[in-house]
Amino acid sequence: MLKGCDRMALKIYNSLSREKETFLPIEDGKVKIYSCGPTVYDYFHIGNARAFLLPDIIKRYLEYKGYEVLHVMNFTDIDDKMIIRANEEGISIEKLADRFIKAFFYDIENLNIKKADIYPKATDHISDMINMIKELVDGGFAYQSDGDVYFRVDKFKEYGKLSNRKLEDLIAGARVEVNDKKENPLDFVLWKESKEGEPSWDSPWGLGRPGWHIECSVMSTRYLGAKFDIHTGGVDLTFPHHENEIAQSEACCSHQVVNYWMHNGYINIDGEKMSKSLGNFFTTREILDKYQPEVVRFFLISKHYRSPINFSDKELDDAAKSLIKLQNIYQKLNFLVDKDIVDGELRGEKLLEIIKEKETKLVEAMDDDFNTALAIGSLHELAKELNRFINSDNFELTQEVKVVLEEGRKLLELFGKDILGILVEQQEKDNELVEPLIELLLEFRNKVRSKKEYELADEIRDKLDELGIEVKDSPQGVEWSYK
Ligand SMILES: Nc1ncnc2c1ncn2[C@@H]1O[C@H](COP(=O)(O)OP(=O)(O)OP(=O)(O)O)[C@@H](O)[C@H]1O
Ligand SMILES: [Zn+2]
Repeated sequence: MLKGCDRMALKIYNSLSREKETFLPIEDGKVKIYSCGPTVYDYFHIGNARAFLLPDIIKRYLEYKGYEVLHVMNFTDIDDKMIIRANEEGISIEKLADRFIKAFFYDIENLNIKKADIYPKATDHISDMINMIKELVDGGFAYQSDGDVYFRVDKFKEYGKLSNRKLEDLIAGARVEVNDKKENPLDFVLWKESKEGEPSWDSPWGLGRPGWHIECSVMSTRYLGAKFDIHTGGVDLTFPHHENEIAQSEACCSHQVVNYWMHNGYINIDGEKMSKSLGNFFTTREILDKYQPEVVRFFLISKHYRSPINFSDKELDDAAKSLIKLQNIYQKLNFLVDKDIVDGELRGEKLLEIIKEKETKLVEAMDDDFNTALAIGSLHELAKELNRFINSDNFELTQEVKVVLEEGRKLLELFGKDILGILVEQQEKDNELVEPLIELLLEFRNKVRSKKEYELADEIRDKLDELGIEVKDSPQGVEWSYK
């Protein structure tokens, strides 16, 4: 395997320079990543899932390349959407956040997304935000206006560098807001005076709450330091969220804070961005009710992360069909490498060459700005070659052939299972299936009993008993356990 392969070969498209750059971490062997996380007022949709899957793939690949990764993803648990939803439901904002943070963890686990190392919540960092805003005011980068505080964009000379727009163009394009409180229509809020009945915190500017952008400047630098490697988020966040984050953080630190900005493209429906506000969304959990997690992951990474993806049932069905080909060969190899060998002549050299060639292609694909679409293409080529080999008339499982097949199996496992997370070992799947199947059988047995067919019901119980599953009938119902 190419473990520990050339680290200098990894290229990342940096939204800031609008170029693919060779990835160089700040600290040798370590990578620090910050991702904009969910606003926790609802279940996340499949578009959001794409933004949560991107850092998962990045981390898995960087770890394969031997890096130690520190990943932080925030929870936005205070903003207008949170306030409105909590009021609609008649519950506190904390309760709303708590519910959807739990749902978030449940859904990402089901999608086989590895957890970040730290999940800071905005409301736990209000005093840090107040301190940063104070610094900005002291440095002349921000000003108070009644109970609000605004960032003075004129003062930050590089404003617009991420979204590649000049200040004048941005001003010309901005909607003319009726807000006498601002010096410039592009100035954005750092601290908002709270309205009657809204959650609020005490500050030098009176009772209020932080703006959204300041959250990420504070939480990213708080956990990753004043300079870190990668920042991710959906492309919709480039402007204004990330542009403003750069302005705030760099005004405070006087140097570039983030080295590589990575933005994922949209999941669209009928050519339009899937979004909660448009109501054209499907939650990840409803999609997971219909499709296996591997299929959903496959669908989400079947195109390069910067390209848009259209969402439809057909696309997911196609993903399932394409994935099954990889899953089948992986399964077949798992089976073959466990099988007894026969004596025979050495015939695997050519195949071994092909496997090595595909391995190089897989690494090149992922080194090229995490091109999962290309990597999946190479996995399919590998699957085709392996199938052709196994299905040939003179296939014999000799010791040498087995060694070669094991190499193929390992490569599928490394890229398909460990890095892309789209293949599963059947045994894992079988285990997941056992419990629902037992429940199903017991439901069936209940029906049999209600028809007074006790003999058949007892037979089911005895057979399960033979398989090591104890079934107990009690007045409360049926209970079962492993013996
Ligand atoms: N359709 C989409 N495709 C890809 N990424 C998306 C899409 N919609 C949102 N994201 C990303 O999901 C992440 C979580 O964002 P957040 O929870 O704030 O969602 P949101 O912006 O409220 O969603 P919505 O746009 O549906 O209201 C962000 O990185 C955002 O850029
Ligand atoms: Zn953010």
